[in-house]
Amino acid sequence: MKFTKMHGLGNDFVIIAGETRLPVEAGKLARNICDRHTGIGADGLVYILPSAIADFRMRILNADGSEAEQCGNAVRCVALYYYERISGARQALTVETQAGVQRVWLEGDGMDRLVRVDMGRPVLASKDIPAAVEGETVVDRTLQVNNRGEERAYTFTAVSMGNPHAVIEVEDARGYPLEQWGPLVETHPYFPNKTNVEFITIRSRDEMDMRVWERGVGQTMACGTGACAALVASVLRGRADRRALVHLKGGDLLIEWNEEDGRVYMTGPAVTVFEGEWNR
Ligand SMILES: N[C@@H](CCC[C@H](N)C(=O)O)C(=O)O
Repeated sequence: MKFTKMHGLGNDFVIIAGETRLPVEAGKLARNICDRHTGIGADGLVYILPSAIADFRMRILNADGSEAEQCGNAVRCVALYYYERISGARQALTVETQAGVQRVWLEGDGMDRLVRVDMGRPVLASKDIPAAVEGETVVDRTLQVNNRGEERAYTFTAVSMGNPHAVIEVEDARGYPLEQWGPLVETHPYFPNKTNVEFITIRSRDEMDMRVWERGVGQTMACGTGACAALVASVLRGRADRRALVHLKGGDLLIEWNEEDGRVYMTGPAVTVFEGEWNR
């Protein structure tokens, strides 16, 4: 099976194209391929499949084999893959995901190539995120976690970008021990489908630091949907303007929550690393 290794700001994926559907044991394959010691090593396994309603369809499996509805960094990667390999591909593309159809634009070229994605409208209704908390939306709510006897109460805001996110403002996101606390928030009973967790520090109204604990993966170097959720949560909390640079471990994403159409736009890079063949 031929594959291509790609990444968006260090959030890395094995990309498979040419199949018509997900294999039956896609979860097991994802676990094997994503293993960093005995496999190729990646945060996720991504399939480029045919679509009846868009240029192509993307499906993504996390490193633990679970399927995610959406992935911002992977959308940029598959758009670049498609643009570079499919003859006649336009610079404006559409991608079908489990969370709907997304518009993508390839901007600039060579080393300056960036990919802009319409990530859609954020979902704020608690029942649709889903978050099992009382009230219509989930802004500045509290959850309690216990790490081997140490209690912590977090103020969080929940947003879905097709996939669920809990955004937590902390004093120093860059030095935050997210391995200790991320898994407890990810699996908190408030989130029936689990959640991605973003720890953010606001630097100014148009800049923030973010570290992410991803559902089904663990700490990653970047999360596109997470950066979108972080901006949306910060706007809802009155902490940021609608356009901000999000500094992640792997680099920066520019995120804009457009006031006119209510949609979130993400701009960032995508990189092809190598190609190979998986024989197992
Ligand atoms: N890294 C991604 C998100 C991937 C899916 C996530 N782990 C989930 O389970 O929702 C991104 O760039 O958005």
